This record gives sequence, structure tokens and C-alpha cells, in this order.
Amino acid sequence: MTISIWRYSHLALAISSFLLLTLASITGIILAFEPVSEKIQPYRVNNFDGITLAQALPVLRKTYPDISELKVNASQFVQINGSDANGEKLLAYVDPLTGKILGSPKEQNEFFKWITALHRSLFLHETGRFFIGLTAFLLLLITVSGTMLIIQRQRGLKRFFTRIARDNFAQYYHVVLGRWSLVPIVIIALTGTYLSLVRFELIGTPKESAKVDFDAIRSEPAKNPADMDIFKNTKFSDVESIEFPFSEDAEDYYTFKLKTREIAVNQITGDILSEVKYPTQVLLTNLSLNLHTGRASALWAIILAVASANILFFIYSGFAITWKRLSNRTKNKYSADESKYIILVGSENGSTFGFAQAIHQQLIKAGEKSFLSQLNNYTVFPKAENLIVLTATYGLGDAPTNAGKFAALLEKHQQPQPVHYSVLGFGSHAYPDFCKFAYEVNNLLSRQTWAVPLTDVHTVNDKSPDDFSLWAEAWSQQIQIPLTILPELQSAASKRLETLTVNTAATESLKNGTFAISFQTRKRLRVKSGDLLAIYPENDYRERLYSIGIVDKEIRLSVRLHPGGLGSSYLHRLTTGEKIRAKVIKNEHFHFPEKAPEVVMISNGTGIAPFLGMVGENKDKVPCHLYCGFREQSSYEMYQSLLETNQAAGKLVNINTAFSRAGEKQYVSDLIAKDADLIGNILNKGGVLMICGSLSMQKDVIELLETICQSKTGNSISFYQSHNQIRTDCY
Ligand SMILES: Cc1cc2nc3c(=O)[nH]c(=O)nc-3n(C[C@H](O)[C@H](O)[C@H](O)COP(=O)(O)O)c2cc1C
Repeated sequence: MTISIWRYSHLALAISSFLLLTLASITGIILAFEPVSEKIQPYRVNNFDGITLAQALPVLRKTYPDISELKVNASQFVQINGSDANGEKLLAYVDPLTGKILGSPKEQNEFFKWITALHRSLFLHETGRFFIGLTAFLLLLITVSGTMLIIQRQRGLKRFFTRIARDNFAQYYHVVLGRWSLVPIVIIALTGTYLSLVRFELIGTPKESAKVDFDAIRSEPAKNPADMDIFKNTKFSDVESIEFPFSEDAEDYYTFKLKTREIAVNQITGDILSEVKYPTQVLLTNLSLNLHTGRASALWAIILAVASANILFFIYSGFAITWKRLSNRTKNKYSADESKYIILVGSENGSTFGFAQAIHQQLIKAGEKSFLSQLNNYTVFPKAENLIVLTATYGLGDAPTNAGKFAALLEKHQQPQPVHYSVLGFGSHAYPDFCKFAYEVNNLLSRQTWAVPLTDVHTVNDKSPDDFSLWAEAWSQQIQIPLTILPELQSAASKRLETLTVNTAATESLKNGTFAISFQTRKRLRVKSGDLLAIYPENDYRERLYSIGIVDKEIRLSVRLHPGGLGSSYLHRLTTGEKIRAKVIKNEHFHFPEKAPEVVMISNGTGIAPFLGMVGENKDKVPCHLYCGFREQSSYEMYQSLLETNQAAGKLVNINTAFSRAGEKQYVSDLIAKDADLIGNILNKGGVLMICGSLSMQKDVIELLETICQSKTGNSISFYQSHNQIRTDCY
């Protein structure tokens, strides 16, 4: 919620000021070159900061007896004013130590004059100045709201400068450059606002002149100016201007306008006749001018120019981001009430909508009625048969702004008919709570009586086309509508097919219709237990996926034979030595965990397939517990000897079996319920739970684990799902 307040303020402020901000930034960049071009003039003497008035004033007065005034400008050029020996007007830059003339001051360049007027007042005098002042203030508010957004994005001030997860170009550089130019932009905005307030006298700058008590002026003891304390202690770098005495009478005195005060000095004795310290407002005005114009430092002027150029980039990238968000507003061909397919999206920056649009368009093309909207528009969908949720995760594993109300709406609206659902999470492993909100949505849906899982929850890391296509394949397999991958994602998604040779064909089909089949692969094929094998029984778009277990260097599949099933009948028909074309799909999230202190494997039926390979891969003998459910003892027997050999080798701590149609008639969830303490401990110490098998088993186990997590660990199950401690691969 708060993220949207800052975001809307940031956007509203940007929209209301972008025209004037563009103008002020462009003119600001140009004006930054004025101090730079001035600084390269050869009128500043070396070691200027060390020169005292005692060293310079006697020389200057001797060389120019009719000098009336001396000024030191922001570039530290010393300019004298008076008349020369011939009585001619003298206005020149001089070397304060020698009195040598270095050049003569020039009028401000006409071009810079014109740009300055445009920058300050838009040629509209006070009205223009007001709008420019207002723009500076709005820029200040934009930087405040922008800073808040970065703090939220980075999850706290401490992580302000830590790595940024890369989104799209505009998004990424908006944040990266925003962080680096924050300080100069705040300074530009703050000083611009301050100078406008001074200009409109909303901040007063009272400046009193030094008042001299003429009766107290002494004319002795006379001192050599080079020996006067005030001359010795005052550096040229502190001077703004000096008015010289008009004559040699004691009543005529020096007036030093220094950076912080004004003093009157007796020219004969060196007495300080009066001293006035400038009020803070005057000091701040001077500082603001220096900082806003860069007149005191060429380096700072360049920083200001770069910061102003960044403001232009922010205007462009800010609008690019907004455009992307707005362009995702969908116009639906079919209403929510009449649609069979409902696609709901949780997205902050719009990329998830891109994926959703692709699915939506393909369903429409296939002649289906599909409705696409955001998760916050969840309601009753009377004709819905399929719900697809695609959602990103933000903040601390939270919902995106357009999905924040989903949980409450789900409670409120029950679907009147059974609806199949499938959840696809979008996230990034750069964040600790990977796709947490998607897991939460999936867990919430699984508790609804009307909701029937169609696929396991899938996740997409950093918009990976491979991850997306994995979900698309699993979904298509269930629905029988081919979802071809977006053309722009296609190149990455299309992989080479492998030729595999059947090593052991399905010799016998057991009573319950389960069989095993193994394939020999080429030597260098990189495949691990938990990866998926995609087969194409009819050599067309129809693909079937099976979980792989690597046993004795072979790909071993466990398959349930469905009467008339496309994939299972095809595999069942294959004979030893036959070759097939298939694709190995990497399924990294379901590999045997490399660093877990303890592992729990939970399966039912053919879901045991990847675990058969994984136990063999447990070379470090990580404590590993297996909970597997079957219909009857005979289904287990085909895996028993392999599992017991691994147990004897110390790669499995225990094998817990549940038979649903024999003996105690138990489900795998009953075994887990009994070992709730053990499961809680394993999660607490960073162990990993892997679940493979049917979606209905997964639903029961997840529900049970939610209770175990809450009571034994204090975290919700989605915490462990998003931290990769609970991994599922169900179908
Ligand atoms: C500020 C911010 C916070 C994020 N937080 C998470 C997070 O906690 N977990 C996660 O998996 N991804 C996180 N992400 C990554 C996004 O979920 C991911 O980039 C997603 O694809 C963006 O989708 P969208 O463009 O539709 O909003 C975050 C991204 C950003 C910019």
C-alpha cells in the first residue's frame, strides 16, 4: 500500500513539472559551462589561498594610488577599480602580489545572458521566476518520494547502495542513476527553492553596514600596513571586496567585506573600527548561489551538468516505465461472466502482463473465450473452467500493488462450479523470498473447495523463457491446447532433441498399471535426477513430460499406464534397442540439494522416480528420509531392493511406506503427521523437503505442512517454499 502512495506521488509530481523541469535541466546543463569556461582564463594566481592582505594591499596601494575598490570573484580573480597614473579609469584583473595587470573583465557573454534569463524567469519576469521556483520545489519533492521508493525497493536504508535486481533498461537505470545523482539533485532543488524564497523576500536577508564611531578614531600610533594584525590575519580567499580609504585622513578607513562579516579598519593604526557579522540567511544565500551555479568550482559545475542530464534521463525513463504499465491495460473481447478461461495477473511493472497477454491471445486464437484482468479484480466467474494466475512478488515477499486485495476477495467470492487452477510465479533469485506471493496464492487456492489443481505451482526466475516454457508445456499437456512460446522467447526455448536408446523396455505391466523404462544416453549428455524428459509420441506439437531418475547412468522413468494415454501407451510399446527423439529439460529447482544438512523426500506412486536416482547421488551421505505412498505392497516391490541397497550404503536413513489400499490403508501424509517434530526440526535447521507425485497428494501434504510450519517453526509454509526449502514437482 505504502509503495503505491509514494509511487503515485512520484508520478503526479513528475507529470506536473516535467515541461519546466526539462527546460530548466537543458538550460542548467548549458549554464554549467559558464563557470567552467571562466575558470580556464589565466587570471587566478598560484597559491591564492595562502596570500594575506598584509602581503598584497601595500603593493597594490603603492602601484595604484587611486585604487578605490577591489573585488575577489567566485573564480578567485582579483579585480581592481580606480584610476591610473594618467587619471584614466582603471578596471582590471591583477596579480595581488605584484600588482601586474593580467587582463580586463568582460561583460557576460550574450548567449549565457540569454540562457540565464530563460533559466531564471522564462523571460516572464516575476511570474516566470515564481514558476521556476515552484519547479525547484517540486523537484525536491520528487527526490524525496524517489528516495522513499528506492528505500522500499532495497528493503531498508542500510541496503540503499546494495545490488539492484535488473529489470528492464529504463527501470534499472532509473534506480541506478537515481541513487548516484541523488545528492547533487537534492542540492540543486534545495538551493533553487531557497534562492526563490529569498528572491520573493519570503526569507529576509537583512545586511547591516559597519557603523563607525568617528569620535573614537585614533590617528596614532601609526603602523606599517604590513605589520597590522588584521592585515596579517586576513587571507585574500576570505575577501569578497575591499573599499579603499578615499584620502589619507584617519577618518577615511578601509571597509572589508569578507565571506562572513564586514569590518571597518583604521588605515593608520590598523584598529578595527566596527564589525558586523552577516546573518545566517545571507551566508546561506551565498552558499546556495555557489552550489546552484557551480561558480566556485569547475568540478562541481561539471557534477551539476551531469546531474541535470540525469534529470532529463529520469524524465524519459520515468515515462517509459509508466507507458509500459499503462499499455498493459487490457481490452477484453469477452466479458468475465461469459469466459471459460480466466487469467489473473499480479504485476507491478508490467512484464508479467506481457506473458499473460501471450497466453490470452493464443487462447482467443484457438477459439476459446478468455478474460484477462488483474488479481484485484477477482470475483465470481460463472462460466469459468480454468483459472490461470500469473503473479510477481515484491517488497518482503509481498503482493504487487494490483494483487494486494486478492486474499480477501478469494475469501469473499466462492466459485459456484469446480474450476481448475494453475499458478505461475514471477520473481528473482536476487531476492530472498523467491516468488513467495505466488506460493501463497497457490496455497490459498488449494484450500478452496471449488478449486482443482491443474498443474503444480511453477516459478519463473528473471523472466526466463525456459522457466516459462516449462509451465506452458505442463499446462498444455493437461488442457490439450498448444501454447506456443512467445516468438521473442522462442529462440531460447527451443532446444535440440536427443536420440535415446531404450535399454530396458517395459517388460511387464503390473496389476496397478505401473511400469519402469530406462534409456541409454550419449556420454556427455548433462542430465540429473529431477530433470524432465519431454517425449513427442506423434511427432507433432503434443509433448509429454516425465520426471527423470538417473540410476546406473541410465535415464529411468516410472510410468503409470493410462488406457488410451498418449505418452504412457507410447512408452509402453517401445522395445529394447529402439531409438526415440526426446528433449531433456533442466529442472534445477528439483535437483538433489547440494548444501542441505538434511533432506526429506516425499512421493506417491510414480513420483518416486526422481528420488530413485537422487538417493544414489547422495555421495556425502547427507541424512535423507524417504516417505513414499503406493496403492499396495506390490507397487513398492519394484523399487524395494534399489532403495534398501542405498539404505545399507548409508545414503538413506529410513524408508517410510504407506499403502492406501492394503493393511492400515494409510496415505503418505499420515506418515508425515506422525513425524511432525522431525519435519519441524529439519526445516528449522535449513533442511530441504522435496515432494513429487500427484497434485492431490501435494495438496494434502502442503496443508499438513502449513500446520507443522506454524506450530513448530513459527513461519508460514510460503517462507520455506520461497527459500527453496520446500520444493515440489507434482502433476
Ligand atoms: C522492488 C522489487 C522487489 C522485488 N521483490 C521480489 C521478491 O521479494 N521476491 C521475488 O521473487 N522477486 C522480487 N522481485 C522481482 C520481480 O518479482 C520480478 O522482476 C518480476 O518479473 C517483475 O514482474 P512485473 O514487471 O510484472 O512487476 C522484486 C523486484 C523489484 C523491482
